[in-house]
Amino acid sequence: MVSVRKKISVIGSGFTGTTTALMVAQKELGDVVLVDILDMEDPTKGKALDMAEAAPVQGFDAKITGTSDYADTKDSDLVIITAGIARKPGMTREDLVNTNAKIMNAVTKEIVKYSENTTIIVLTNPVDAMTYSVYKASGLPKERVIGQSGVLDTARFRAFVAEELNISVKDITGFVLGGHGDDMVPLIRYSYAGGIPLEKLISKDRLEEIVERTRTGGGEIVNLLGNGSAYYAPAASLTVMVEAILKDQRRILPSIAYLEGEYGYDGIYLGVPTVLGGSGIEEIIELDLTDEEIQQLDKSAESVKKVIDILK
Ligand SMILES: NC(=O)c1ccc[n+]([C@@H]2O[C@H](COP(=O)([O-])OP(=O)(O)OC[C@H]3O[C@@H](n4cnc5c(N)ncnc54)[C@H](O)[C@@H]3O)[C@@H](O)[C@H]2O)c1
Ligand SMILES: O=C(O)C[C@H](O)C(=O)O
Repeated sequence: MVSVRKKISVIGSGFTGTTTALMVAQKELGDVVLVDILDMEDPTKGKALDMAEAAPVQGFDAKITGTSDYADTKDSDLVIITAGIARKPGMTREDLVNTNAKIMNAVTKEIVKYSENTTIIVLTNPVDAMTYSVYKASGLPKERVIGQSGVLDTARFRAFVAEELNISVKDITGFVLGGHGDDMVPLIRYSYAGGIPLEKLISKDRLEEIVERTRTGGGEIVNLLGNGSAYYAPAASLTVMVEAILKDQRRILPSIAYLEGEYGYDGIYLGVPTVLGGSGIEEIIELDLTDEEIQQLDKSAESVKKVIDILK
């Protein structure tokens, strides 16, 4: 019998890859194939088997396999790329560019060899530029190559605001535009607690501090962990994007999208509000921005462009 379940391949069986594999399986979004390099094949098989053995306890039905053979990813509905190196304290995300760009080229060629019409979500850093690399190497349409940063950056902002107000995280909505770097642009004007603008509930100075903590949120975790970067919140962020696409939910979520004129930028990947559904990025939502917000977004886009230029 042919399986009607969705097939999700996760490339890279490190911290973010394995956590994502478990989360998407727990939500029964599809069967999962976890892929890593040959040297990692046995540990990857071991991690997949361990997750499969959690399924009866938690009551989820999803087949999880570990492999180093891309033939096992054949006909994936969706592929998540987490392969590559992560930063350590003292490093920037941009320090990873040369090593990870080579990895993006290699893994993308293998992915599209076996799944020529798939959708790819990229996590590997520096993620705006790595998404651009994957887009160029894959030959897939732009709406099917998407980067993850905004869901995570917004989640951090929402977590900090919820803590500040002592209010449920469920009632906080936020908005982060721009590249996944320290000059990303959290948009206070579009952020609410239970529908009430945050500016009415938190002082300007305190909001500025929360924005700054959001911008450096990745680094805060890197410094605390000492030997790697965040993985629980990144995996949760990927999972919500996977769900929106595979269930054709048409959710408004921030994604790293290829821009052709939107927000005044052309030929770069950048974090913007999007509608995510069955075709991938189904729409890019353009917001009216103030002069100050445009200036901040320009600065962030300029940083992303510099990294993309290294790849060209
Ligand atoms: N965009 C974001 O919001 C975000 C969030 C968290 C992490 N990241 C990035 O994701 C990446 C992975 O982070 P991590 O914590 O999982 O790192 P990790 O070191 O735990 O795992 C990376 C895995 O990739 C594998 N790998 C390396 N080269 C490969 C190849 N050619 N093919 C297949 N697998 C390969 C490694 O063997 C390793 O298992 C890093 O670049 C990190 O900076 C991005
Ligand atoms: O900060 C990092 O290096 C990892 C990731 O981009 C994050 O924001 O947690």
